[in-house]
Amino acid sequence: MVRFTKMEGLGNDYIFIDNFAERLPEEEFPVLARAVSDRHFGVGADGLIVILPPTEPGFDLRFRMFNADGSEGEMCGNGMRSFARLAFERGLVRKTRIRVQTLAGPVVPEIVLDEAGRVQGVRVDMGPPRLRSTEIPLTGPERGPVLAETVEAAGESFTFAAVSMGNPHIVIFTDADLDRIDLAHVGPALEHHPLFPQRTNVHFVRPEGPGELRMRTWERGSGITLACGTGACAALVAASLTGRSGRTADVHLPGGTLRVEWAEDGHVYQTGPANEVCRGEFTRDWRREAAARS
Ligand SMILES: N[C@@H](CCC[C@H](N)C(=O)O)C(=O)O
Repeated sequence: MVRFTKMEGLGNDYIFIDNFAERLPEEEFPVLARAVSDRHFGVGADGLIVILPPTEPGFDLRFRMFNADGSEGEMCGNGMRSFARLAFERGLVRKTRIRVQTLAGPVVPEIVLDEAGRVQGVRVDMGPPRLRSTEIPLTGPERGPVLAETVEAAGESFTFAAVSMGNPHIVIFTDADLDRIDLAHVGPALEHHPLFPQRTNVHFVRPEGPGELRMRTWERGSGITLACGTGACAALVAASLTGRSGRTADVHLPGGTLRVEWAEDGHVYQTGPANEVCRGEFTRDWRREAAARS
């Protein structure tokens, strides 16, 4: 039996485990992620996020996230807003600005309170984008920022920009109607293309004015989601570097809108909602079932 809280940010939903209380062995997280994320046999979510004590000095908490297929992501922008809200409201931290240890480096969410002290949203300092091709990573020699490279997948040719927010993203700009893109077909072909040795998140982005971007996402390890926070940051950086946007934009995703700013300090900041959906106990015998399958 594992106690959990389900949270969502712009419809990007995750099962959260407070591992200060649950004390699960960390090697079990991938199996648990697959079990709880299943939308028919589990709770149903885009993945699992675990709140842990830090292993390095200078941090308040540690963040680990797993996609629905059990693979680990270095960071999750929507999940980080929910992480901060949950940690604050459960008293795991007593301050509104939290320094979080992630596989993508330090990330600093700040809870925005209204005059009555209620949580209004969360603003996250995501750190600087990484643009060197081998940092994304892309296969092949280092070739600096990749802003318009072409890849063949699913019988089509796509021109993309590549940005890492600690996790890999490709951004494909288009003027087409985003609803007409067959994401379920082209998404997995791009995610698993040999050009991306650690796979990639895939975003189709339509600029709709200097401060407006619209996007749809295929997430590495989770498929089509209603929003991707790190992806929205990558989209703004790619749009700004290619003259399609200024350094601030409202990014419209199927699950809602995220405010993204690439500030003068070189860091990307995203501001948006985070909400609790439900709490419960996961009672399936997921360990035995996983052992029986292997
Ligand atoms: N939904 C996320 C990103 C989650 C991780 C991603 N699928 C990966 O494997 O890199 C977000 O809001 O950033």
